[in-house]
Amino acid sequence: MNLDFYKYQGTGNDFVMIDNRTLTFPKENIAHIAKLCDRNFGVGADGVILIENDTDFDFRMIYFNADGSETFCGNGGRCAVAFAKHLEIITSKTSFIAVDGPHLATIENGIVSLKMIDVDEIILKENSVFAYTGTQHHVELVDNLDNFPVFEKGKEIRYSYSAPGSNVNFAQKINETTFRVRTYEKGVENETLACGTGVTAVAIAMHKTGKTTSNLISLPVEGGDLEVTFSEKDGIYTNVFLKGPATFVFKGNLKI
Ligand SMILES: N[C@@H](CCC[C@H](N)C(=O)O)C(=O)O
Repeated sequence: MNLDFYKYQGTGNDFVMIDNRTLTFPKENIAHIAKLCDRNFGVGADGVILIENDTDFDFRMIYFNADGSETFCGNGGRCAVAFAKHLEIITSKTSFIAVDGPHLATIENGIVSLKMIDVDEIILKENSVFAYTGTQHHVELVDNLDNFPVFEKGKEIRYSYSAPGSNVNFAQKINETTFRVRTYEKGVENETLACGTGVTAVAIAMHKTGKTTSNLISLPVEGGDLEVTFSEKDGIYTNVFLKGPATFVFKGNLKI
């Protein structure tokens, strides 16, 4: 089949976006997903996002990692909002559904603010924190992020969790409200330039462990700047918002 696709990126986390409101994309065939994401033989991306119709929400977002595994993606969610606006499904506000549940979002001048799920699954470990922010995240503070072996250590930790494993975020405290983050993503099996659910996990982990008392955290990542805000009561994090740019890169057509 001939496939029309769009490429979007959110702070360097990049995605092939497909308007699948006609349900013609063969999503059960993960070879197509892997090929689209292949940076040598395909379009090249960290994941594939399908936009489909839904009876109760503006649209349904379906996210596949580059290896074809399905989960939620925060930066992907922000790009899905920008793409839905381009498709004229929404204007500046939306309520959409994804694999982890419903999401609200707004878009203004290319900046998307996305409401994440409430976060109540937070496990404090000796030198790390695990948090579920729509997908699995391990968070660890390090001193020198520039020279940290993110790929090697990330891969080791990713497989130390039972299936489906965990994404692994290494964070460095810059000041009371700013934490720099580098992430190894499962499903991509590499370091990516940004991870939205990952920086959300970092912000919450830093607050939970007393590394900050702020509920507005700036999170510089390799591909740009993200921001996370939240409310906290009795250890449960609500009104969690992930904010940052979501940008169209190019569109194309290819035979799959
Ligand atoms: N980059 C994403 C997370 C994508 C999913 C992740 N690789 C997983 O398998 O959990 C984000 O922006 O949240």
